Amino acid sequence: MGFLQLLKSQFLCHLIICYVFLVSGLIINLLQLCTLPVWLVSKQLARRINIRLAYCISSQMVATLEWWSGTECTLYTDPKSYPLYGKENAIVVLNHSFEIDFLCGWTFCERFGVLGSSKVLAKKQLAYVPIIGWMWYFLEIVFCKRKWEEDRRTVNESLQKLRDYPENFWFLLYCEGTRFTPKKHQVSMQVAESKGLPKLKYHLLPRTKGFWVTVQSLRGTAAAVYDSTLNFRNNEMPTLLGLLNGKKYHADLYVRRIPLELIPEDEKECAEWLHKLYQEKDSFQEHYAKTGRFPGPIMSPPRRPWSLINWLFWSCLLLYPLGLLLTQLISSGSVFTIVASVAVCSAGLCHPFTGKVKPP
Ligand SMILES: CC/C=C\C/C=C\C/C=C\C/C=C\C/C=C\C/C=C\CCC(=O)SCCNC(=O)CCNC(=O)[C@H](O)C(C)(C)COP(=O)(O)OP(=O)(O)OC[C@H]1O[C@@H](n2cnc3c(N)ncnc32)[C@H](O)[C@@H]1OP(=O)(O)O
Ligand SMILES: CCCCCCCC/C=C\CCCCCCCC(=O)OC[C@@H](O)COP(=O)(O)O
Repeated sequence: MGFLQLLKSQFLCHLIICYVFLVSGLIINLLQLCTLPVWLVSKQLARRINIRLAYCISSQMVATLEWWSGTECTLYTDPKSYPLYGKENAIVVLNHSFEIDFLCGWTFCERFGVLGSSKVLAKKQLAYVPIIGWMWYFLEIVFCKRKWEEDRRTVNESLQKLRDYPENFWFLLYCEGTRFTPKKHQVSMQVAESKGLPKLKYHLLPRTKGFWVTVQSLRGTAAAVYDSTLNFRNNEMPTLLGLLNGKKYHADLYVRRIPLELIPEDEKECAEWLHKLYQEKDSFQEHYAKTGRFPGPIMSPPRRPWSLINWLFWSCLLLYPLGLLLTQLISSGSVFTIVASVAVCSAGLCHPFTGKVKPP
C-alpha cells in the first residue's frame, strides 16, 4: 500500500473530512435561512443564491468521490445528445441499486454544471436529515409520502412551482421507489406476475404514478427524459465508507435522451411505456453483465476543479480555528488537556477502519 493510500485510510483524515462537511454544512444551512427575507423581495435572486449555497454542500461529497477516492465515471451516450446535457431541463430516470448511486448522479450533475440546481423526488423523511435535508428545503426539492391519494396533489403542486425556475435543472426519479434488494425483488416480481408483466432480472417493477405525474407536470418545462442505467466494474458494490477510505471504483452510466413529446399523455399508456423502458434497461444490464460495457460510444466529460477548490476553501476556513484551539489547549500546560488531546489522536490512529482498504 502506497503512502497516499495509507493516509486515505486513516480515521483522523475521515474525522477531518466529516468535521469540515458537518460544520460547513450547518453554516450554509444558516446562510440559507438568512435568504428567507430575499424571497420576499426577489424569488429568482433567492433561488440563484440557494443554488450556489447548495453547491457548496453537495460538491463536498462529489469531491470525496472524484478527488479523494479518485473514482472514475464513464458516460456511454449518443454524441448528438451530448451537447444538450446541462443546457436544458430534464427528468432523469435512474436505477436504484447502489448505496452511492445518488452520488454518481451528483457527479454527472457537477460535470454538466447543474449540481446546485439538481432535484429529486425524495421520500418525506429525508427532509428532516440535517444539512442535506435542510438544504433541500431551500432548493424546492419535491417530497412524497408514498401515499398516492396525497402525493397526486402535492407532487404536482411542487413541480408546477418549478416552471419558472431560473436555471437549468435535472429532476431525478427513482421509479423503483426503493433500493434494490433480493427480497424486495422477489416481492416485486410477484406483483409483476399478478399484473401479467414480464419479469425483470436487475430492476424492481417501476412505480408508474410518480413518473406520469412528473412528466405531465413538467411538460413545457423539461425537454426530455434521460433514461440512465448505472453499474460498476468488477461486480463491485461501492459504499460511502469505501469512498471515505479512498477506495477507487469505476462507474459506468448509459444515458439515452428521449424527447418528452414521445411519452404518452394518457396515464395507462404512460405506465405501459415506463414498463417497456424498464424491460429495455434490464436488457442493457444483461449486456453489461455479459460484456462488461454498455452499448454505444463513450463520451465522458472530464472532472472539473471546482468541487476540490470548494472543499479546500472550507477546509482552510474551518481547520485554521480548530488548529488554533488545539494549540492553545496544549500550550495551556494543563495535564488534563494534553492527556485528552493525545487520547483523541490515538483513538483516531487506532480506529478499526485504519488500514482496511481492500486492494483494487
Ligand atoms: C447525462 C447524465 C444523466 C444523468 C445523471 C444521473 C442523475 C443525476 C440527476 C439528479 C441528481 C439529483 C439528486 C440526487 C440526490 C439524492 C437522491 C437521494 C435520495 C432519494 C431517494 C428516495 O427517496 S426514493 C423514494 C421516493 N421516491 C419514489 O418513491 C419515486 C417512485 N414512486 C412513485 O412514483 C409512486 O408512484 C408514488 C411515490 C408517487 C406513490 O406511491 P404509492 O405507493 O402511493 O403508489 P404506487 O402507485 O406506487 O403504488 C400502488 C401500485 O403499486 C403496485 N405495487 C404494490 N406493491 C408493489 C411492488 N412491490 N412493486 C411494484 N408495484 C407494486 C400496486 O399494485 C399498485 O398498482 P396500480 O396498478 O394500482 O398502479
Ligand atoms: C464530504 C463527505 C462527508 C461524508 C459524510 C457523509 C454524510 C452523508 C450524509 C448525508 C447523505 C444523505 C444522502 C441522502 C440520500 C439517501 C438515499 C436514500 O435514502 O434513499 C432512500 C431510498 O432508497 C428509499 O428508501 P426506503 O425505501 O425507505 O428503504
